[in-house]
Amino acid sequence: MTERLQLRQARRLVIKIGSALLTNDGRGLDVAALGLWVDQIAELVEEGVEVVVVSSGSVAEGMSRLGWTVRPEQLHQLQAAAAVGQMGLVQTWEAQFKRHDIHTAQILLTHDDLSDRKRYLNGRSTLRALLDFGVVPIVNENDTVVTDEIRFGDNDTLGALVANLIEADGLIILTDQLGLFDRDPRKNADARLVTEGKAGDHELDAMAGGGAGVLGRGGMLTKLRAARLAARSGAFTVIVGGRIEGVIGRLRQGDVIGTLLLPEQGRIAARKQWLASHLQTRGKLTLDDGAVKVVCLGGRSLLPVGVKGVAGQFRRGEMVSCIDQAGKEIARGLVNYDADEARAIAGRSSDRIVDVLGYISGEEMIHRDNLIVV
Ligand SMILES: Nc1ncnc2c1ncn2[C@@H]1O[C@H](COP(=O)(O)OP(=O)(O)O)[C@@H](O)[C@H]1O
Ligand SMILES: N[C@@H](CCC(=O)OP(=O)(O)O)C(=O)O
Repeated sequence: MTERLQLRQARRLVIKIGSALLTNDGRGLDVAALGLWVDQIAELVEEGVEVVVVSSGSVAEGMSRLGWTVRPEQLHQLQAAAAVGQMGLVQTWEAQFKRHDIHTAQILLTHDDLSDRKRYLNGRSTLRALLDFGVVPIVNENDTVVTDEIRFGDNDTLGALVANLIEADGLIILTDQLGLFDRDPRKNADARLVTEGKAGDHELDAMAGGGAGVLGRGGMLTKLRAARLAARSGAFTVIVGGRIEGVIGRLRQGDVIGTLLLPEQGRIAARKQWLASHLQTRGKLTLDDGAVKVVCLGGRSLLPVGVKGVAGQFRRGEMVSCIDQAGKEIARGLVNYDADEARAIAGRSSDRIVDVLGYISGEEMIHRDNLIVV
């Protein structure tokens, strides 16, 4: 199936691992299983793939540490358990990744953080910097200050928002079922696996059927919603059984396991729409007439040689506005270089970038996939 090639080509992935999978019967962490996923993620990292892990399990680990056998109903008790358990969760991830000499980082986020532009950009810069350093960020919801996730057991949404945040190629949701079935497989022995679908197809919702598990978990519905959110920035989603042996490696090889949910629009079109609606600009590049023409009419990348002026302070990966010499905005895009670097290479041919900066992070000032003509 050619669509599965996307998994082989992905350079940046979010891997979300749910409570149902991470915990031994809903109590404590399944350290052995976690170690096996780490081995597979380490292989990806060694291949140069950037990976962010969204890990649930803090409540279950906290309950185990506090010696609680019954999940409390009081939200503040769940929050307390999450705070205790988060320590164990990150310790376990860290210890497992250490076997591969890979550093991890703890990131606690809320949905509000991701809808506030300033926090969104701060979160994005931090995650990008961590990925640049080869670190694997371990994300969970900040359960001390919000209760959405522990109430609904839904870190799927957080996984999708992180995929949007870092513009991941894909979101892999590891869960306790082999994927999305046409009916809840816990209740229907003859339920059949859906191998592929469109993220925006609402008919799939009927299959997921509300499906919260006994622990009041999000079930498949939140995973479908997450796929829809991830598709906004052009990311595909795979819902797949985390206990399948070598699951991540097999997905990477293009094996048809789990449920692949594809964005409706092509990745680049979706990404451009997402970029257009969600980011504020941090600086301005003034283009010469030739660059204005190729960017506007030719749909080409913006090369440093066509940039006459650089204004503002921005970091690599941030949104800048492209203006013509009369000051009219003609395009916006995610710039490949920090402002000072952009100033140093503006007006120069791309084969001089290494001489000037000592390194190169792209021949383009803005790659055409990251450029929207306004
Ligand atoms: N159509 C379906 N296909 C697969 N699983 C389903 C379906 N409908 C409901 N479910 C339920 O969703 C559960 C997985 O969701 P959840 O318990 O929230 O897992 P996680 O903790 O991994 O997010 C499954 O165990 C299953 O009972
Ligand atoms: N943040 C909490 C709850 C998140 C949660 O359970 O989500 P999910 O993995 O979708 O079942 C935790 O880590 O336990």
